[in-house]
Amino acid sequence: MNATVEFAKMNGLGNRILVVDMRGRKDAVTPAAAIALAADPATRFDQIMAIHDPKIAGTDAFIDILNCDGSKAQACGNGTRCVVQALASETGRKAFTFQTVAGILNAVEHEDGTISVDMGEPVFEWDRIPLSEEFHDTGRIELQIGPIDNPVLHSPSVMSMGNPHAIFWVDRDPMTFDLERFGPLLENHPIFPEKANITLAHVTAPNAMTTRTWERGAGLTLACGSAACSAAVSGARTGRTGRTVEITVASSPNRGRLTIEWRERDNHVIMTGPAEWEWAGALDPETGAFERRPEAGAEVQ
Ligand SMILES: N[C@@H](CCC[C@H](N)C(=O)O)C(=O)O
Repeated sequence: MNATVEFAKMNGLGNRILVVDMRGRKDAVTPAAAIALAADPATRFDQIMAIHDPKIAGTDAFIDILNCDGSKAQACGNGTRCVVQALASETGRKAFTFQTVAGILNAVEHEDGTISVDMGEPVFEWDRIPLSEEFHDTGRIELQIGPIDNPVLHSPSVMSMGNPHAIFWVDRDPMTFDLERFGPLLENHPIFPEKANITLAHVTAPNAMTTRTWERGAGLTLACGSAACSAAVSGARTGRTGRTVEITVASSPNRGRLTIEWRERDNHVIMTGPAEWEWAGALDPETGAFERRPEAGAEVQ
């Protein structure tokens, strides 16, 4: 391998993330490299968070986000917490400002190791989500799946959290729905010209809900942070919950939790939760060829 870069295999509530250090380089992780890395069981991931040199003053890095099918994503909440943990352990700093294609994100690591990311402002206008036809009220749009007179899922709230989301409100544990079957149909529905992340949300208390997500470009993942933000905002917007919500991510190991606050004073959405480092290595950003670095203290054969 030549021209390799360092990377860390991490996760946010089980959402599989590769944090790739592209600082000091002009190239990017290619879609072909992403697809090759996703195909290998060792490096299988949902999103790559590629850290690049900052493009604008006042930011620490530009973050390029790739899904496991090689497509680009504008936002990744769980991945952003992983980037913060990686950079905090490298630098000893606690607060960071990132640029993404969707805008500027501020993030901070707390004393207890949890990380808060300011995910910015939600977008509700139909043409900015985007949808392919006009809906005056995107808190509830006409869209259903299943028998016409007895749909399994219907009337989602739709919005953008930098990336497009549809939240289907359900009346029981989201794990009891066949999301593997309905997810791809809804992700690729013509109403979503840029596709969409599809989430089932079950409100369990005025300040709590359980979610499960079919991700655009990644399929069923164990957790999705921007979906949790979208579910919390949509819950408050439609009068189902308050503005601060505990999200239990049904599909994540031990049903992990995120706290989401849709802040009244500036309309920003603040996501707080954990990130976990797994192992590190080096990879070729053009081909995806990689080597795992031996763990510190492990015997090198
Ligand atoms: N897992 C992410 C969301 C990833 C992006 C998504 N698949 C898209 O294409 O929009 C998260 O934690 O937010």
